[in-house]
Amino acid sequence: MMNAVEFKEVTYLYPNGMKALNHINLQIPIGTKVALLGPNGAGKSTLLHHLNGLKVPQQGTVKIMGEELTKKNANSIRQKVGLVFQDPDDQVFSGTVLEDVEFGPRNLKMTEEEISEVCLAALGNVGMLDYKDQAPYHLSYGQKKRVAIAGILAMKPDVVILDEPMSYLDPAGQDDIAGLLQGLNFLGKTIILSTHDVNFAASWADMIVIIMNGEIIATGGTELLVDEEVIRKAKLHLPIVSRLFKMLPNVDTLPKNEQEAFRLLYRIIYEEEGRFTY
Ligand SMILES: Nc1ncnc2c1ncn2[C@@H]1O[C@H](COP(=O)(O)OP(=O)(O)OP(=O)(O)O)[C@@H](O)[C@H]1O
Repeated sequence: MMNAVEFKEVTYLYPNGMKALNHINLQIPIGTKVALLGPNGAGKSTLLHHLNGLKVPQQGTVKIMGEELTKKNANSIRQKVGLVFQDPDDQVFSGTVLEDVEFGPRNLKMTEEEISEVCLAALGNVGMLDYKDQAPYHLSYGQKKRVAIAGILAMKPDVVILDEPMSYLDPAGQDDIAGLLQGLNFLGKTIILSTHDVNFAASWADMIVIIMNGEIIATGGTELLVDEEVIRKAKLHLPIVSRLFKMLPNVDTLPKNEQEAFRLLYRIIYEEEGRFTY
């Protein structure tokens, strides 16, 4: 099957000499759900920005849906790959929510009828239709994030990139976005996101990519997240289920009562982490 994304020996230096990406090689088959994990400053955003032409490689090559990304075709690549920024204030700026979502489709020269159809559908998908005539300025951060996602969906991209999509969303909002991402993937879209949440990554992703100091230190299935050596190196937590799994043999008897079991399991986890328990 064709790859949605191919990085070959991609290196990127910021003007101050910071090597944010160092010989990155990566292949992502079409339709894959990818979670990119790594500590602050690892190079996640820099890598994601190479996927839609916001940055073009200084060394090495990036191919999107088989087409090599260059300065010249960055605009046309952007139609195939939608990037939802980490901070919606960098993305949401029009007078009304609907106008904001219409911005991309209008640039793509869709007909008015098509613009209206895709934008209303996209706002419906993210649960923001009721806000379509409001000023984005007055929305909460989580609501702006949904509008930013709608703006990308309205362009009907093949690949959807999200830089920490769950940050600033309440738990229900996170579940909504997780459901939305599942639905998009069901429609055949490739989804690549960065996250610090190993539990979400373990439950959602087909492919895990771990990056540190601008280098990919591991790629594979979710089984990577139970590899304690990799997890420690990348300064991540083990997913809660694998922690419990490792501890269960040491528990003599599990309480029958759910509330007691809950307290016991959390106490075990917190004690192991040396955290305060009560
Ligand atoms: N505009 C810039 N100029 C110079 N250095 C930069 C710039 N943007 C990022 N960097 C540096 O490049 C490295 C990678 O940054 P990047 O934002 O890609 O990391 P990240 O993994 O997304 O981090 P986080 O989890 O904190 O969002 C960091 O060391 C960062 O300080």
